[in-house]
Amino acid sequence: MATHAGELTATAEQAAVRVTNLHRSFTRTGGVLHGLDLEIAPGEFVALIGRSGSGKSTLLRALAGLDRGVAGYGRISVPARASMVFQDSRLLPWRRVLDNVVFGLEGRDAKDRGRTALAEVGLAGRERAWAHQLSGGEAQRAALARSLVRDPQLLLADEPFGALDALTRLNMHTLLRELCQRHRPSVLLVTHDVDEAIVLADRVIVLDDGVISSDVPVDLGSRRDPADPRFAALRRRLLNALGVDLDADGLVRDPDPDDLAPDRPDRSRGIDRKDPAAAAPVAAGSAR
Ligand SMILES: Nc1ncnc2c1ncn2[C@@H]1O[C@H](COP(=O)(O)OP(=O)(O)OP(=O)(O)O)[C@@H](O)[C@H]1O
Repeated sequence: MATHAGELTATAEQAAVRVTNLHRSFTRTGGVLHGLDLEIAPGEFVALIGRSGSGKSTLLRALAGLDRGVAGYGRISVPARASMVFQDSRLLPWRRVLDNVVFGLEGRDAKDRGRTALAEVGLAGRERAWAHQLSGGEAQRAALARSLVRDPQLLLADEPFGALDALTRLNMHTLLRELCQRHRPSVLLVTHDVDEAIVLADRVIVLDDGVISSDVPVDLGSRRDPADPRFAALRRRLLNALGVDLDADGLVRDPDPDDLAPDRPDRSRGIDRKDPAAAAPVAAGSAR
């Protein structure tokens, strides 16, 4: 197990990820993470939701070791091989797709491994395309290939599908599910989309006020159908945990004007307010 600088000592025998009493603050007056505890088992897929500004990206960056210089303390243990995927692909546009995927990778077989990873994400034949020639969905596939080729024990994903259209997003759910079934990394996925969290994850955690306020297992088997009443019940429970008020039909109630007063936080900010019933059924991989 690798540890982030000066922070940790413990090895995680059962947990792939172990976070204990994590504090992070960008200002002297207020913190973002206030003693957060979290464990993720090997091969477990955890989705992280929370209102905008609650600290989801701050937590992911801390796990990735990308927050050097940010004030705070706590203990973090993560596997040695961890990869991160962002909302934008972060491909180098002046490099070819394959060169992006294997960038920084050592070994004589690096390009072969890169080609295999590209085939896995459905981009066989696009190896020599320039990165800037890819569509948004293709670029995210290439970003996934760039992570996979490093055989990560932990995949950190910060709204990786947030900029994609609805259909591409559904295709990416299927792809990510298949890749996780095959490679079985532990996953921590940040998303604003509660349905996406339920479709993909073994467990959904809610970040509120700097700590994990809810920790909800997704006990729906391998087929996750948004029209299933159990799916709807879980959606309602998670939206409630986010402070979103639903009416009897499962639609988001108009917020009470008092809740939007300047001195009161809008607790439903950043949440997908779509009609949940409109989402298409998607088989999910939690039977993993
Ligand atoms: N580099 C930074 N400097 C100062 N403040 C920061 C910095 N990064 C984040 N913050 C603040 O920390 C808080 C948490 O930010 P973070 O990006 O982790 O939230 P988030 O839950 O990921 O939000 P969103 O869902 O909108 O992406 C916010 O109030 C944000 O303004």
